[in-house]
Amino acid sequence: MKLRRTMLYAPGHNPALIKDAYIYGSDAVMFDLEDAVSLHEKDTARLLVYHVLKTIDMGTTETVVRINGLDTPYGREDIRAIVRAQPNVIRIPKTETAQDVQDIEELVEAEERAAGIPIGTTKLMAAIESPIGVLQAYQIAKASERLIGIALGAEDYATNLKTTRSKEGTELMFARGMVLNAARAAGIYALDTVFSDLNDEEGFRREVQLIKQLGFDGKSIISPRQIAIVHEVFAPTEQEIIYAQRVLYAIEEAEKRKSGVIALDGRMIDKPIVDRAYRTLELARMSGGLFDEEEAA
Ligand SMILES: CC(C)(COP(=O)(O)OP(=O)(O)OC[C@H]1O[C@@H](n2cnc3c(N)ncnc32)[C@H](O)[C@@H]1OP(=O)(O)O)[C@@H](O)C(=O)NCCC(=O)NCCSC(=O)C[C@@](O)(CC(=O)O)C(=O)O
Ligand SMILES: [Mg+2]
Repeated sequence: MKLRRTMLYAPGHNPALIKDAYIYGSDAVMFDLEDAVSLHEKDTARLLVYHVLKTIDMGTTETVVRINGLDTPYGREDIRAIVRAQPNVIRIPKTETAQDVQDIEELVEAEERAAGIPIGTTKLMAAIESPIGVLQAYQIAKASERLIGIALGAEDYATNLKTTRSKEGTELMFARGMVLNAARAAGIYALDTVFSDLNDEEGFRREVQLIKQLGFDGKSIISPRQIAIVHEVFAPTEQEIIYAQRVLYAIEEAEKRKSGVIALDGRMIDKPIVDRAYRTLELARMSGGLFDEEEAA
C-alpha cells in the first residue's frame, strides 16, 4: 500500500514553486502543464518541469506531471519531453474514454522505447472531468496496466454539468460515487478533486472528512497549507488504532476456538471488520501513528 493522500499541484511555468514543491511533505507533487499554464507559457513550463525533474532529487515524494490533452497542440510534445524526464506518473487530463488512455499509453511506450527506458516505467493516472468521462469511469479505470489511479476534476466537471461547486458538494455526489466505485472495481487508487477556497479551512476539513468517509485515498490539492489538514483527517485516531488492535486480538482468540466470528463490546467481528482493522493499522504505521500492540491487547 502506498500513501496517496495529498497530490500538490504546482504550476509548471513558476520556477520558484516547482523547485520547492516537494519540501512541504505532500505524498506527491503534480507539476502542471495544463490549465494552470497560459497558452504562451506552455513551452517554457514544459522545459522548466523537465529540468526540475532531471536535476532535483525529490526523495520519496511521488512525482506526477499533468500533461495537455492530445486534442491540443501541446500534448504530444509534453509526452516526448516528460517521459524522458522520468516522473513516476503522467496524469491525463479530461479523460473521456478508455481509448484516450490507450492513445497516451501508445505514445508513452514509443517514447520509452526511443529513450531506452524500460517499457512500463512511466505510470499513468486519468483525470475524469466530464459527464461522459464519469459514465465511462470503469472502462477508463481498466484501460491500461499502467494506470495507478483515477481522479475527479470537479471544476471542469461542474462547468460541464452547467452548475457551480457548492461547499456541501451535492452536485458531485454522483461523480464521486462513480469514480470511487470504478477505481475500487479496477483495484486502483481514487483521488478526489481540489478545493479552491484557501481561506476556508473549516470548509476544506469538512470536504476531506466527507471524501475519506466515502472511501477515497486522497485529494488533489493546490496549496502546502492544505497538506496537514488532509494528513490529519486521514490518520487513524488513537481510539481507532486501539479498537483495531483489540479486533485482531479478539479474532485471534476466536480462531483458537475454531470460530470465524466473535463479539467485541457487543458488536459482531467477522472477516470484513478484521480486514478493516488491518488497513487501519497499516495506515497508522505509514502515517507515523504510534501504537503498542501489547498494551492494547
Ligand atoms: C493559489 C495560489 C496562487 C496561492 O498562492 P499564494 O502565494 O498566494 O499562497 P500562499 O499560501 O501565500 O503561499 C505560501 C508559500 O507556499 C508557496 N506555495 C503556494 N502554493 C504552492 C504550490 N501549489 N506549490 C508549491 N508551493 C506553493 C508559496 O510560494 C509561498 O512560499 P514562500 O513565498 O516561500 O513563503 C498557489 O497556491 C498556486 O499557484 N496553487 C496551485 C494552483 C494550480 O496549480 N491550479 C491548477 C490546478 S487545479 C485545476 O486545474 C482544476 C481541476 O483540473 C483540478 C482537479 O484535478 O481537481 C478541475 O477541473 O477541478
Ligand atoms: Mg480541470
